[in-house]
Amino acid sequence: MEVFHVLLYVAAVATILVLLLQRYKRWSTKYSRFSTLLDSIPGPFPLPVVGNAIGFILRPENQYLDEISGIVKLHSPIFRLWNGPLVGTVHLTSWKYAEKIFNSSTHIEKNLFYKFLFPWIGTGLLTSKGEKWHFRRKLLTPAFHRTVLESYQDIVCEKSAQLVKILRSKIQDKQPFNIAPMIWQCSLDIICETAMGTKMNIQAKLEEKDVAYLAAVEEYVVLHSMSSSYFTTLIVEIYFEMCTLCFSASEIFSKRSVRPWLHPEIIFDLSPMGRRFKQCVKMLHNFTDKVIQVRKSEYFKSYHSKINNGKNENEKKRESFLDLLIETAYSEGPDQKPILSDRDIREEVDTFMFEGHDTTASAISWAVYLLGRHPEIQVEQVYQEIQDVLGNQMEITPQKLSEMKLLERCMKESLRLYPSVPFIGRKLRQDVTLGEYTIPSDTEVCILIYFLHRDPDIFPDPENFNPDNFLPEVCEKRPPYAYVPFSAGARNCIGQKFAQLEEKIVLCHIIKNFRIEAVDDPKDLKYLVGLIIRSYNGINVRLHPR
Ligand code: HEM
Repeated sequence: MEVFHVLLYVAAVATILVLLLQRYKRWSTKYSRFSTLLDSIPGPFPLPVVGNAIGFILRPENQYLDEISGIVKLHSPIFRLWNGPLVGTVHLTSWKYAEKIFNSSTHIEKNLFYKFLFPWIGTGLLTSKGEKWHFRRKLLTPAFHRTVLESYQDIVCEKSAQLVKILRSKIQDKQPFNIAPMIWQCSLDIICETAMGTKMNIQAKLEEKDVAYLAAVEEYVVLHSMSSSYFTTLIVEIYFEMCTLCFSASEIFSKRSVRPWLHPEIIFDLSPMGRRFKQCVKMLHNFTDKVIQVRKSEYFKSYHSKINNGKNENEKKRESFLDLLIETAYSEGPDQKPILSDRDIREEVDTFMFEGHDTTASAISWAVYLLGRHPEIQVEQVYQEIQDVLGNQMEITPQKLSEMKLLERCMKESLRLYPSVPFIGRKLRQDVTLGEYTIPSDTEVCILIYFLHRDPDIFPDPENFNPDNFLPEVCEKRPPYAYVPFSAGARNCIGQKFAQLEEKIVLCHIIKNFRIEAVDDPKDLKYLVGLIIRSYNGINVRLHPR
């Protein structure tokens, strides 16, 4: 009997070994093809173990862009980097190559690096793939319909006016100051009130601490039977946590991306960076859960009153994005299994909170910087255009916004020079031929939008801020994928129209009220590039009231 057990044990171990060996052989054959093809693409020489990550690891974060620029100068329009021994990434800086990826319905899966965001935004629209992504994209597209966006316009105007008020209080001593945090707060207020239907009034809370605001919080608290101290603390905490988290998420994303040993979840989770990330994510999820519960109970109340009284007593003029999600979830009735679970809703709310405020705030702050460096355009032309359209009033309508053509060209040109999302990634699901190279399936591809927008064949004098690059007759002659700040193809930005509306209204408020002078010379700027591109120095301006 004992001999039988020993034989059984030996047979089991031998089977496992054979299976592992076969698997290894298959893997090694596949890997050997993968690495041979990748190594045929130009790129810097990789070191053992760390590959090309070493150039980034040895630099501070505010020099990552310099490191990439150096490689781009040598190897553009296509180059290969090894991030550790196994992760090969191919980088594209030409629209001709990017076009093949954007045009494809196969290569729409995001690459390895987006997985780092899973603990926070789960597999929401930005990070999901396959059926789930298709279903969500179809579901969420109506939430960005023109009429929905127009209904958000009042909120954006209100928050922009609040920003102007805060900026006025900053200019008493005529000293330059960093305007970026104020723009970020404004943008966060806007996304909270539009996407979540939740008034955060972060700008007011942090800057004014005014009585009206506290009264509004009280009202909200009574209305939703929340504990007052809970809600007040929450607002202050959430702002700092949101900013720290969005900032750290971007920072952690770039730091983790270039440190191959932090890629495995198990190691990252044990690292101090991973532990901090987890803490912030927990905090954010608590907040989002709470808001969802409040909006859900309002939805049920209004649903039942509609059934009982034949009309909706709580009918509101405006619906938030979150309301639309909840409505969709319970479209079969509140007693049926929801189409979207609370977790599904939360991952979308988290996705839109992040994508919807960080990106737009970055776009607005770079536009402020560039206009502040170009008084000849800002003062003589853009301001004049705003005056011509608005006169002495601040009443903004979609028609009036559409008349501000030069402001729109300046916004586009700013996004050309500083695309909020400087790099995007895809995982190839099939081999792709780009020029003379075959890029094997499973390669992580990065499209470097920042460099694609600086192609001198497309934009002569690419570093120069020139809004005429977006005159209709110039745009007509340009290849379609040569300018892609909102990405392109199936996975383009769903919030593009929202972002443009917000950016135009906020800029219009700032320019109408102040002449902007940006104090930092472009050659002194340092950049933080991760999920978003930011100025490491801040956006330092002097504002002169009009
Ligand atoms: C100037 C502002 C913005 C810029 C430059 C921008 C840019 C982009 C880019 C480049 C992508 C593709 C990302 C990738 O493939 O990794 C993207 C996707 C996305 N953006 Fe934006 N975005 C902006 C504003 C917004 C806003 C305001 C929202 C929401 C309210 C939003 C929501 C999203 C979502 C959900 C996706 C994923 C779409 C999908 O994969 O189907 N974005 N954005």
